[in-house]
Amino acid sequence: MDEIEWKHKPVESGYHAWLSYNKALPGAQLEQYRQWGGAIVSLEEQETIQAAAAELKLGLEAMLGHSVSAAPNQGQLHIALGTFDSLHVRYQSLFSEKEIEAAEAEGFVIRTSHADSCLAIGAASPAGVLYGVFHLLRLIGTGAAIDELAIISAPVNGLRMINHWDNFDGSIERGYAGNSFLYKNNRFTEDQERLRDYARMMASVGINAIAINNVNVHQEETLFITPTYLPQVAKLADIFRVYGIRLYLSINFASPIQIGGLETADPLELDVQGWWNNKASEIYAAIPDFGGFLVKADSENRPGPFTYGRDHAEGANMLAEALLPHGGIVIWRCFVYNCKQDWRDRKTDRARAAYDHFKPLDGRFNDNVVLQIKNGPLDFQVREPVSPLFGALEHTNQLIEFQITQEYTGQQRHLCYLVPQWKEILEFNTYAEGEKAPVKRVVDGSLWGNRINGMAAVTNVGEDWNWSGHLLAQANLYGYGRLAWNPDLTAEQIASEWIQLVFSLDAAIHDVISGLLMDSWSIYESYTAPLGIGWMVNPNHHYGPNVDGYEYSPWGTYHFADHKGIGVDRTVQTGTGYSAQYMGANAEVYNSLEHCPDELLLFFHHVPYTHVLHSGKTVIQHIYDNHFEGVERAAQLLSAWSSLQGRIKEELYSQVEERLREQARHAEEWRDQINTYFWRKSGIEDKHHRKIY
Ligand SMILES: CO[C@H]1[C@H](O)[C@@H](O)[C@H](O)O[C@@H]1C(=O)O
Repeated sequence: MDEIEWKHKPVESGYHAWLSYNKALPGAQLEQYRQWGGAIVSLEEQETIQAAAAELKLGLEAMLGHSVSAAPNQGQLHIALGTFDSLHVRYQSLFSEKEIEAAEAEGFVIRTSHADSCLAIGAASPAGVLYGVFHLLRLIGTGAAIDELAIISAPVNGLRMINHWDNFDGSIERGYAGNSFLYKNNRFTEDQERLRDYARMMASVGINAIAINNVNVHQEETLFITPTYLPQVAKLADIFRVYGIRLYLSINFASPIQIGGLETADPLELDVQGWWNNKASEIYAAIPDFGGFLVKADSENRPGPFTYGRDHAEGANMLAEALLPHGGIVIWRCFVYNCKQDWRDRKTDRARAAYDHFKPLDGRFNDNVVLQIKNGPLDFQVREPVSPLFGALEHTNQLIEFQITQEYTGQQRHLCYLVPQWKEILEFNTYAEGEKAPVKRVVDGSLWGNRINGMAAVTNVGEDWNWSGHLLAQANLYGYGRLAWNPDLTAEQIASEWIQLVFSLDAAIHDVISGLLMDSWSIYESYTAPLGIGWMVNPNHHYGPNVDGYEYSPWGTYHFADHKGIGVDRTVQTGTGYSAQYMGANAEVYNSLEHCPDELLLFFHHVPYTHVLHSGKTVIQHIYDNHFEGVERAAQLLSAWSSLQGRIKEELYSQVEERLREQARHAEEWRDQINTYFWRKSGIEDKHHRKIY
């Protein structure tokens, strides 16, 4: 079977996303919304506030089906929006000092004041006003009551960032929603409308930073920081700026050689430093609020400071100094490991690499450097432990990196709602400061008071009209933004919002879709690689089963299955010692065969197939059972979805049905390859005598 034969099919039925406003609101609420939403008062000229007012008008008119005026009649209920200072002139006692303080720099207050006949959205900054407007539109779109509102909301994370892995030729590394809408054939796309819609969508979930090019910076993209392309990058930044988003660029560490005519990129060379200083000035002349550089160095064959015998603090700090006078930052990725290892070498453990490289550098990075750490030690597998770097870097700014695009989780052909996974990671206790040090508090900077903090994620969007290829994968994009704003929202809440905004307020429809989303991660996990071992995918494109696909490869991704057992021994006593990178109880639990949680057993231990799990099953029987069940559950996703035929728009129905059908079929392929492989290796029969080939 050709694994990549199932080609991407663009959906061309018009945008369909949470700002499409194309569903009917129920009559009861509609009356209330129409009373408040007949007029908007917005008195500021500032472009973001103007955009916020335009957004409110657009949303209200679309959802309420009436026209909205800019000047309320005497005593008419209306919505007022603006910065606290400007609103204060007209409505003296609307917001208390306490509320204003709680909204912080980027947050907002929404309050209904019957005395003023006004529903007011106030904020300290224009971006805060915009976020407040989007919040009100979300309340209306999800059918909430609005006549007694008193909401204060401020983002928990400082940076709420999107990383594009888009290439200038229009392709997207690990993109599954068609080609890039940023570039085509080494040109910036001209579709301003789409770019603006994208910025609106991102702002509506609180995104405030976007890196526009792949971290693997190729020849042509290296020129983005030169006069050849800077004017066009600046145009994109102009669009983003209106929506409170700062633009970042991935840069090539070898730029001084490749485009600067120097013979070295050694960060300690004065010429190199001078080159970057000038470069930074040039960039800021074109883009005054440029965010900074995102850097993948010494990783998967990218250039970096190691070439010159320098470490990553020296590399990052050199760039940071160039950006400092302009207020820019360096986002330095920790995805650094040996991708040319020998599979015969049992000592080198890729999982150890990020910690081994970066832990010794804690405290050595400049104040405007932030490390970007993948959520796990390997690479966005459906299940892996949390990166032990979280909690280990007490004196360093850090961001967590998630992957919205489903490289290893079904590539948007399979459904996998990732918010539950991200939640689990964010809640994981690092034990860095005793019991109360979950990853989310490391990431939001509150544990150690980091100035730069937050989240980044590799996006899943492309030129598909539904943005994400699989329409239901859009929930991951929406969910990422919402979670970055407030990690305490539940996965269910986020799913509900998205479903209500995109599909319907009908409870029965909602429950079907919510059920699909909430079950999907566990279903995908059950028919793919078992018990935390990961990989078992086809090399390169990473789609579909291939148990030994990475077994003898230089990428350091092994399962070590033989006729007796499977798993990677990462214990301190007999293995690679990786378990000791964790703190407190985590180190003990993972190191212990007895206490290690089932779902990560094979990540930490090599065990016989007859090893009995906490669940009471042997490892081999668990593999068989889970794979048979996984296929049944994947088929149930399809049948549950089928119950919606005729109840939601046909074009939405059919695009999802097509993907769920592919998933159900492909889950069988996974089941059969995995089960057959382990049956042949172990010679142990399935207790229930089901068909194994
Ligand atoms: C951008 O390169 C990606 C690469 O495609 C992906 O397969 C790898 O796992 O991760 C890399 C990274 O995160 O840098």
